Amino acid sequence: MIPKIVGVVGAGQMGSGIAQVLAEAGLGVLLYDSVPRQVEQGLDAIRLRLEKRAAKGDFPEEGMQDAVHRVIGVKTLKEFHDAEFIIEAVVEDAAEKKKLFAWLADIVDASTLLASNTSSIPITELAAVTRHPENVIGFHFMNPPFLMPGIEVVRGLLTSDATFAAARELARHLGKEVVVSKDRAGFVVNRILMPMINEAVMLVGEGTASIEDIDRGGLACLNHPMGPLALSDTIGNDTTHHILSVMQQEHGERFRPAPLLTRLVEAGMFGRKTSAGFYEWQGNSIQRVNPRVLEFRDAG
Ligand SMILES: NC(=O)c1ccc[n+]([C@@H]2O[C@H](COP(=O)([O-])OP(=O)(O)OC[C@H]3O[C@@H](n4cnc5c(N)ncnc54)[C@H](O)[C@@H]3O)[C@@H](O)[C@H]2O)c1
Repeated sequence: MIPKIVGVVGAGQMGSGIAQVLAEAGLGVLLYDSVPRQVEQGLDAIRLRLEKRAAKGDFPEEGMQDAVHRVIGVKTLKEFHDAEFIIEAVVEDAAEKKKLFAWLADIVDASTLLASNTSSIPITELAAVTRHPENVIGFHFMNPPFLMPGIEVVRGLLTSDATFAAARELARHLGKEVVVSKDRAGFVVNRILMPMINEAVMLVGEGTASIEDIDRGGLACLNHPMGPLALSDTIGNDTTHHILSVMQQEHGERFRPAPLLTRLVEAGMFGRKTSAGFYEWQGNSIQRVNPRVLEFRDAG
């Protein structure tokens, strides 16, 4: 059964995008973030994107305001008690996510399904802190959720058939193509993607090519819509680093984050969301290569 009300925890780039996808599909959404300003910004971003989509004819004008109003910002997680399905999209940190799931497990009733948008953390590990691990599932949207057609659905070791079927049904209701993965760190998509990004960062560090040429290689030679360094800036270099570290723990040294990526994260250069990463950004637009990165070149 499709849930009527879905709770989304975390109103960053993924949480606000996920809330939009759910609202576009006619579902009621409760949006929470531990930083209230993030909820306000998330709601504003949803309204702006939906207005743009309606203006371009990609979403029916008459349904646009209703979709905007279907997303309600809430101030406490207690307001999630009526949600039948909850999707967490907080920072990619196992300790943070486990704290949240343990807390949610105390609020929601026994039938509520808990989904994680984690990019890499095993679902079984997150489910272990809840009262009903059979109700926990990986529901990994791609970035941005309202444009990307695919979603990974990940079964933890204890996920029930009913939870898996419900998540799959919801994904299809949202118009997503489902990729099913077993519960190994990084699942399918990031096992493929992250080594490429990490290797691109190594190329920068070694000085093999310029940042622009490395990204041109992705664009013009591999026909990707975005170069790997611009992509890491878009994902968030902090998130890229978290994902690689989780995969390194489970799969070994081949996923060790490039030292330059570590330096960028230490310097707070997370990419688009902090306006500086491999590039300097203004909103969604690249302005130029970040000159500070070139100073780190020998960091490999
Ligand atoms: N960025 C991507 O391309 C991408 C793609 C797919 C999945 N993901 C996954 O989605 C999740 C979120 O990533 P993002 O890019 O949106 O990050 P983000 O940094 O844009 O947003 C994270 C949000 O979570 C909030 N938050 C942190 N701890 C919280 C808590 N305990 N309770 C409530 N809110 C909390 C922060 O205030 C922030 O607003 C991560 O698990 C990430 O791996 C990211």
